[in-house]
Amino acid sequence: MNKAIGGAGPVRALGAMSGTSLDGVDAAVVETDGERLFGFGETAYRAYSEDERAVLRAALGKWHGDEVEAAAALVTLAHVEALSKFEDVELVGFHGQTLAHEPKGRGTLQVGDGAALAKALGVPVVWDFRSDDVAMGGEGAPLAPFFHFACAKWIGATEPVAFLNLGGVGNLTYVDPSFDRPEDPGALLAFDTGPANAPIDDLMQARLGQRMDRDGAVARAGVVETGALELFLAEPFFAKMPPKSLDRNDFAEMVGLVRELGDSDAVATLTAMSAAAVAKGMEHCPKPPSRVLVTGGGRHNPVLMEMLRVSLDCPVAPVESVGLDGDMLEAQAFAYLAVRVARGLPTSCPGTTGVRALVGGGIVSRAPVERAG
Ligand SMILES: Nc1ncnc2c1ncn2[C@@H]1O[C@H](COP(=O)(O)OP(=O)(O)OP(=O)(O)O)[C@@H](O)[C@H]1O
Ligand SMILES: CC(=O)N[C@H]1[C@@H]2OC[C@@H](O2)[C@@H](O)[C@@H]1O[C@H](C)C(=O)O
Repeated sequence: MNKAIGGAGPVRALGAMSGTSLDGVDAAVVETDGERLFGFGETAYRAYSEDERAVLRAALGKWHGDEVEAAAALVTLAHVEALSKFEDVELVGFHGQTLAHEPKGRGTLQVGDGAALAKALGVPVVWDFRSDDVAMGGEGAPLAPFFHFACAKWIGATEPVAFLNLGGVGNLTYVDPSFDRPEDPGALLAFDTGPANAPIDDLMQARLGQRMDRDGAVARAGVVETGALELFLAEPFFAKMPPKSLDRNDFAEMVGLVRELGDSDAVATLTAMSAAAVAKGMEHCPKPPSRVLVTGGGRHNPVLMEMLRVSLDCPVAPVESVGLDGDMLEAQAFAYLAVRVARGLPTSCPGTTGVRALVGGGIVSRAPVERAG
């Protein structure tokens, strides 16, 4: 029997994430039995070219049609390229690229063909992690929280700790490590906080032709427009109790709030909005965590990090402060979740996605067996 799928003990799982920032594919190896972490392995990054990013952008918000097909084919191919260099992999967790996310409407769509990937790599692939959760009434996101729970145990946390991912969208996981299992009621509270880097990236691209506000240089030169910030915080999303999740472009219209501002004031204000959204979200935590550990690309933005430190009443540090890799945490999460799916363990619960019951979502595609002769 395939050890990763049927057996016990740790396996070498490879996870891959293509996030809402549309920057590229992150890939990382995790050794895990689906409960405990035993170690972290090699990592890789395969960037999307400008042309590829344009194909993905054209498909955002769409559910079917030529643009979606083109994006799906590109995502599958990019993952074959990114993952085929890894050796001795027993199982792959393939998130794919989210194109549309409407959990209380049409569902959630992550493109990329896991069956084709399994065939190309010769390794079983777990994919389509979010659909079952949505079908069971959940938000389908965030899914990293079960992995964050394992990370809290790995770093030896004894007090509640929060993981904050600042990707295109932000998401927060409050972990109480005194519980034994992530699905224990009270062990986890998780939700999307609001937009994080996506509006900053979009404005930088539209106005200055740059991919991002590297190192917060543009925001640092600007002044925050508090009126726009207040209008932003009046959005009903922030008062809504968790569970809650977002699509990448759900807050696209907020760029309108800064339309009249000069470039640096606009970027400073969008950066302040991302930080303020996190501060609002923290109000949902049962108590202030002992620290907030920041992962995702936003932790490289010192202006955003400074704004968080000012607005949160607990220490804020990148996950590197506890020996984790903030550029790879999501890829590692899907390696970990793949092993959970393969072993029949849940990947979401009422505290993380609001799903009615425990769900271990995902499709397992096995690699076809080569027959001699
Ligand atoms: N040096 C930097 N300075 C400022 N911002 C940065 C820096 N490095 C990365 N970023 C920001 O982080 C983003 C990438 O973050 P990340 O890779 O975590 O996103 P993602 O995984 O695609 O998104 P999500 O978690 O929403 O799926 C970039 O698009 C940029 O906005
Ligand atoms: C629908 C979807 O792809 N959501 C992503 C996105 O990116 C960040 C945030 O929004 C989070 O909810 C989720 O990704 C992470 C990996 C998660 O599921 O935990």
